[in-house]
Amino acid sequence: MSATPVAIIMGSQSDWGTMRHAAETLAALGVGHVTRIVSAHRTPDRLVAFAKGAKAAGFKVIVAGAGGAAHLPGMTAAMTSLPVLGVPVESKALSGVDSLYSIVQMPPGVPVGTLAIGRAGAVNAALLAAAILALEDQALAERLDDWRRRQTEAVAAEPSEEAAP
Ligand SMILES: Nc1c(C(=O)O)ncn1[C@@H]1O[C@H](COP(=O)(O)O)[C@@H](O)[C@H]1O
Repeated sequence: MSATPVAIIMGSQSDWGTMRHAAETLAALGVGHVTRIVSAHRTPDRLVAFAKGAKAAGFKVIVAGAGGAAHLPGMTAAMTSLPVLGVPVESKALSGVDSLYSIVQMPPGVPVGTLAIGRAGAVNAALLAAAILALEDQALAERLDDWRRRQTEAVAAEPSEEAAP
């Protein structure tokens, strides 16, 4: 397995506040990753170079986050057969519904696995990327199971005033 099997790409520096949750989740699971700003709109040549070279670079899964007219995940998927997981970043004007619709409604033949808007989507994209890699990495599968177990144990049986809201 490559030392950095996951590439997290995002359309802008302004997406980092969301996409950092994907990076943190992968780090917690011990999954190597790189983070890059790549935009279909603003850096189209960088996108082509990244997407066409992703497999040869050793990446196994790509997590792509973008907001608004979020063409980045779909354009990436158009240029690589690696699995692409799309994270709709919450936009100011339309709260991320625009991002979601831009990513989710791909034509048949060019799939993007679309997650929820915002932080939840970023965390879950990382967990899905880890689950894909865990199919061929028993040690990672065990770390993933352990992560789930600790999450379950952290859920209190009753609500408490101290923990509110
Ligand atoms: N949706 C895309 C793409 C793309 O899809 O290639 N490139 C940038 N953007 C998005 O524009 C939003 C605003 O960007 P700025 O904050 O830089 O103005 C970001 O959420 C970014 O993902």
